Amino acid sequence: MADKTVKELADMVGKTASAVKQQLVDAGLPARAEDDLVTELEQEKLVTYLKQSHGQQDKRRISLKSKTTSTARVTGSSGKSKSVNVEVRKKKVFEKPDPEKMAEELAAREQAMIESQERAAKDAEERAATKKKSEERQAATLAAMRASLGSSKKSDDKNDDISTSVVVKKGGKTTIEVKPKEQPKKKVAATKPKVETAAERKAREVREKEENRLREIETETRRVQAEEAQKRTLEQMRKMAGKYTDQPAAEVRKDEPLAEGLVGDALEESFEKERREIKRGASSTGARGRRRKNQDEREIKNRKNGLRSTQASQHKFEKPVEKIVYDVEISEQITVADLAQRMAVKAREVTKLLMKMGEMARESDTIDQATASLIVEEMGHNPVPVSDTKVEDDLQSAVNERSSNVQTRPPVVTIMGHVDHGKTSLLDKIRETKVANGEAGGITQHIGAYHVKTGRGVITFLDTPGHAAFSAMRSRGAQATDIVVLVVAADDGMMPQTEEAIDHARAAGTPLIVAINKMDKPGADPDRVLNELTAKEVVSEEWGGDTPMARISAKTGEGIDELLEYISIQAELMELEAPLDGAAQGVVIESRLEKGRGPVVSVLVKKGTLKQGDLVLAGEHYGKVRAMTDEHGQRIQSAGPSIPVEILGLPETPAAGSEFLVVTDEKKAREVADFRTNRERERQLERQNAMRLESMFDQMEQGNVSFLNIVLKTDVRGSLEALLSALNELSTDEVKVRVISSGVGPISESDVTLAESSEAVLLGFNVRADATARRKADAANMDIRYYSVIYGLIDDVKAAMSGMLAPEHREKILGVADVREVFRSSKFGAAAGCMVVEGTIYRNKPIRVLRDDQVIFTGQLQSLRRYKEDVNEVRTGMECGLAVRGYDVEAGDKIEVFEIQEFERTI
Ligand SMILES: Nc1nc2c(ncn2[C@@H]2O[C@H](COP(=O)(O)OP(=O)(O)OP(=O)(O)O)[C@@H](O)[C@H]2O)c(=O)[nH]1
Repeated sequence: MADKTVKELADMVGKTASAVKQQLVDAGLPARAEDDLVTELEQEKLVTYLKQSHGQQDKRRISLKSKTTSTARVTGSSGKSKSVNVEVRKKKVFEKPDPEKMAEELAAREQAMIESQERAAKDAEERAATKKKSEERQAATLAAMRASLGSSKKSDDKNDDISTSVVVKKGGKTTIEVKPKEQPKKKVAATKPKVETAAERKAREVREKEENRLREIETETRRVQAEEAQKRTLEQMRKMAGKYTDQPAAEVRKDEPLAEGLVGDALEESFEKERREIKRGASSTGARGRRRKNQDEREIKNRKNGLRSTQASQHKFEKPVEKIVYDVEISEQITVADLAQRMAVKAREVTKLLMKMGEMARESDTIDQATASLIVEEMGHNPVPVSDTKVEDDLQSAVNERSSNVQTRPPVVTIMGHVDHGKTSLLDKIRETKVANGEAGGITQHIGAYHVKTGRGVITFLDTPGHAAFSAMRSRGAQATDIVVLVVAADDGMMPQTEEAIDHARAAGTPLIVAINKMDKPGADPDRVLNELTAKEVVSEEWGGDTPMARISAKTGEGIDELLEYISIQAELMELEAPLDGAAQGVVIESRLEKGRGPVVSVLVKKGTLKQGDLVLAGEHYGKVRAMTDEHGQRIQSAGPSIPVEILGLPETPAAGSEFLVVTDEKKAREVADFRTNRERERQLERQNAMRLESMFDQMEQGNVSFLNIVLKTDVRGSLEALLSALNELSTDEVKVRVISSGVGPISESDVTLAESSEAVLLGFNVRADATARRKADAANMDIRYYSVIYGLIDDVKAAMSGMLAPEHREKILGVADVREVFRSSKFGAAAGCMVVEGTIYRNKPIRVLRDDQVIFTGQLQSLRRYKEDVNEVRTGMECGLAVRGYDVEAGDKIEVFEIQEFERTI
């Protein structure tokens, strides 16, 4: 309904204008002319009046009723279901607004509209005024700034442009080029101080005044903004405080210390903290929740006294609400108690968790790293697995730090190959000495190291034994070595230990050079060797592979230069380097106990320089180097990288293959040595337990296991280990070799005592019993066996084991007779007329009756006759009569005579 003139209204309702004018007056509206406008509101008033005057009383309440009917199926108490009609009635009452009220509302709305229009106009005016003011201020500031820049700039103003346009005429064409203008050169000469004129002073004063005024305006604006922020914050706090207390929040006065301070941030922050505390208290449950509630109440009470209460509460002790997460270090083995302590929990909690995981453990029990890590994670901490060897690692890194002056070092070469393929002879040829001749049984029996100066530089050779028993040592050799030279006899080809050597070299990632030896022999067939090696994926360079192969003869020296050249080239390619200075590190090649000298340890220096007097930690032992000799037995004072030496001074013989390093701190050395000793003891214990268990099970299963107990002493550690592994391999299901005690050095009285008490055989490899031990052994009537060749010892042990084997019982068929006829005899029952078809039938030997080649009876003969005469035996091709005790034979059966023979067994 838009605003309309009286005339328009009259036309609309179909009445005269004067009638409408009258109606307007009647409705209490001002009198109008025909062309006067009647507003919307006035039209509404007029309509209401007309309705009332026509008796149309407004129905102010309208009720709407809706009804829905549906059918539901219900089950009655008798169990029968029936249909029930469900009627849902809804009633809605709509109350029509009172027209007077509406008129009032309309008037109020009109008024509000007028007011808002007025306010908008006023605001626009204010804004315009502010804008004008700020423009004025800006203009003033600009003027002030210009004035401050002074007249000195004026002259330079023209030079501000850094480019100029130049009109250039080229070949009749006119172009415009833009050229950068040259910057005026800076004046170097000092300018004279200028005297200020009265006009200038005045201008400056005006400028300063204007600047001060601007500063004041700015400060005032900031202050107003800060006050507003303060008001907002306080208001927010009041609201929040009211939310958490029943009583209205205390009015925060402006003179309160905190309110007076840095209004914005400090208040916000303290408020935020308070809010957090309250929230936390509300979320806590149980006893802790109650405690927090009391605390919160106290805090709220305090808050009534102003904001200082929050500050006061900051000083009280608060139990940390968040759980502390620990980084728990876990070694390879850890006790439950220790683990619990590291997580600051009771051991009981850990055992409970373990139980849930299906593992029963007491506090003192040890669990492995993986299980412990699971427990730690489960308890919400971070497991940090650490190596048990940390103490060793720390020492190692300390040693590494001291290394310096890195230089090229000689290659360490290991000669490997099958027995008798010529390893020692090759080395011998290279060194031009005769080591092979002096060896017991012609076999290299322990790792030897030789440091050889060749025409192509220094090469260190490790001579490892070829016998299968030494495989453990050989693998060590491969790990300590840079290059492996594989010796293969041209007349023998690939052999088991050749293959094993290839595997070791591969496993250690060591490059391989093949020496095809014995080329001087008439049966030499190098192509066969190449073929066999290719089958093992060792392909010669000449066949397109990457393995250098030299055809040599250790006897004539043919091809040895070529081999050495290959070694040197390979070493160069490998760029072998080691620090020359600093603490020495290396590997124990061999160790033995020597009468008068004590433990003698051969070591190969890998890094640094080993000196006499150094404190050396090797395996589980440490001691000062008392004396040092080279491989020729010459005393030396120091040995650099890749040099093998023998050292004296260690208290015991460390295991071959163990690492050695020079340490400065004796305490640390002892710590590491103790750690290693304990570790070794634990491992031994584990091995023993496993053995005990194993033997127990074996005995339970078979009930007839024999043990061959051995007490073994050797000259060097390498031989001892090799023999131990060889002896272990000899064990069978029936006879087990059990080395009760073993060690390096002569056979002592205690060895004899031990052997006697454990009924063990006493074996010495390259060692003898001392006088007391011999006397004791004689008195006990004990045999001590001495060996210097490994085969001899192993063969003897095998023989002893064979002697312990229970003899084998085998059945031997002595004769077979066919039953041709059966007679009834009053004396024997069924008597059989037979023909002996195989061997001899004996009267007193056990027999079997076979029917259709199946054994149907086993027993004895009751009688054996030939022509009515009792005989003891009947041979092949003869007829006989026999009766089987307790069994009636039939024609067509076979009688088989057998005996059980005993056979000796060997291993
Ligand atoms: N004809 C000939 N005989 C050789 C050659 N090399 C080694 N022999 C002989 O082969 C035999 C074994 O040689 P060794 O050098 O002892 O063999 P090995 O491989 O060191 O043997 P172990 O020490 O037992 O591992 C000796 O009799 C040598 O004289 C060779 O090039 N030509």
